[in-house]
Amino acid sequence: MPFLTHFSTPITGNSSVGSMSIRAQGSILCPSSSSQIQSIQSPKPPCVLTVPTYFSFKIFSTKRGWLKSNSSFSSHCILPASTNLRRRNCVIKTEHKVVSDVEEDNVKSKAKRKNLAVFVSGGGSNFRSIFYATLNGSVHGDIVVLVTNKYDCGGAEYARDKGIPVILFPKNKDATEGLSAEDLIAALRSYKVDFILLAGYLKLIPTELVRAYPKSIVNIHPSLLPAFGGKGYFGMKVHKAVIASGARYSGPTIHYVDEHYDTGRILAQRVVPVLANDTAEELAARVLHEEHKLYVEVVAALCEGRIIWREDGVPLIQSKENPKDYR
Ligand SMILES: Nc1nc2c(c(=O)[nH]1)N[C@@H](CN(C=O)c1ccc(C(=O)N[C@@H](CCC(=O)O)C(=O)O)cc1)CN2
Ligand SMILES: NCC(=O)N[C@@H]1O[C@H](COP(=O)([O-])[O-])[C@@H](O)[C@H]1O
Repeated sequence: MPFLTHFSTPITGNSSVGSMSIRAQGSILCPSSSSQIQSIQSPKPPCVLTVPTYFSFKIFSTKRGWLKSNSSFSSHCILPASTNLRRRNCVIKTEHKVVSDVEEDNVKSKAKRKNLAVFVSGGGSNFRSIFYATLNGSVHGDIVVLVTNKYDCGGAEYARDKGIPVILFPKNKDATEGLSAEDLIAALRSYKVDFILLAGYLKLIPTELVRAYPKSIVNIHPSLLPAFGGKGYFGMKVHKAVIASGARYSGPTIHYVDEHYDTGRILAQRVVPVLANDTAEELAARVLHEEHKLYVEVVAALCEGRIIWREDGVPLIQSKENPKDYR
């Protein structure tokens, strides 16, 4: 899956998709190839810009599509957002009009809501905060299915109470019900799931599922990875290890899921202090409070296509308030 797509691009100040200017400074990094930039404007078929190349630059593609400009183009315009990312010696800046909040909301409301699957094993407080965010408009998506390895856990009870389908995975040793990995993938496809959110799920996601949903599965972990992560590090065990280590800071990490526990690319973190007399429960509560906020911010960015992949493979979140800022 290419992290990065580059174009030798023909951008003029008055391209057919609107006025913008792009300045690339520094040496051009990409071997020029006669490719085009596609500006997809629904419902017309994709139109292709082809004009003489006079400079090349890199734009980032996400699994969900190109960076969306916050300019006055329609929501389907696919143009590099303004970037201040300095990559090697190439800085690309674009100036574009910023749409009004109302227009922005209209754009968001026109964009397709994303379908979310949440995986839990316990109480599901992160699941609940994300669910609430889908109702109050913070997250442009809907939780269409919940997956759990503990059919009677608090998260599963809450899902059933809200009318969200619950799937048991993996199947328990002695239980007859529960799905195999390939059945689970088929079920997620049937729900047209766009993103999978692990939220206190305590089983290893099988390789076939990781590969079936590239750059679309994220997990929240209650420490500042890579510290205090991996097999055996879950729940209170994490916080006890943090306190025992003498670490002065901890906090949640949200990362992409790969085939191993907690080794996927880090997407977001928040920091909380570890106090001298903290119990594991007190630290857990402080971290969990930040988790609830951070996960909603990250899922909102996922659903709005505000994740970009830096050329070295690090995913960044484009600020909603200031599209020129990434973190
Ligand atoms: N392929 C992946 N699967 C999962 C990941 C991941 O990063 N890649 N993250 C975990 C969540 N997690 C930490 O964030 C985590 C969960 C569980 C364990 C663990 O050691 N589990 C025990 C079993 C615990 C139980 O069944 O009660 C074990 O495997 O022995 C470590 C980290 C979710 N899946
Ligand atoms: N390694 C995985 C792990 O420890 N995940 C942690 O389990 C808790 C689930 O709480 P919740 O069920 O209330 O969301 C959360 O603190 C989450 O970070």
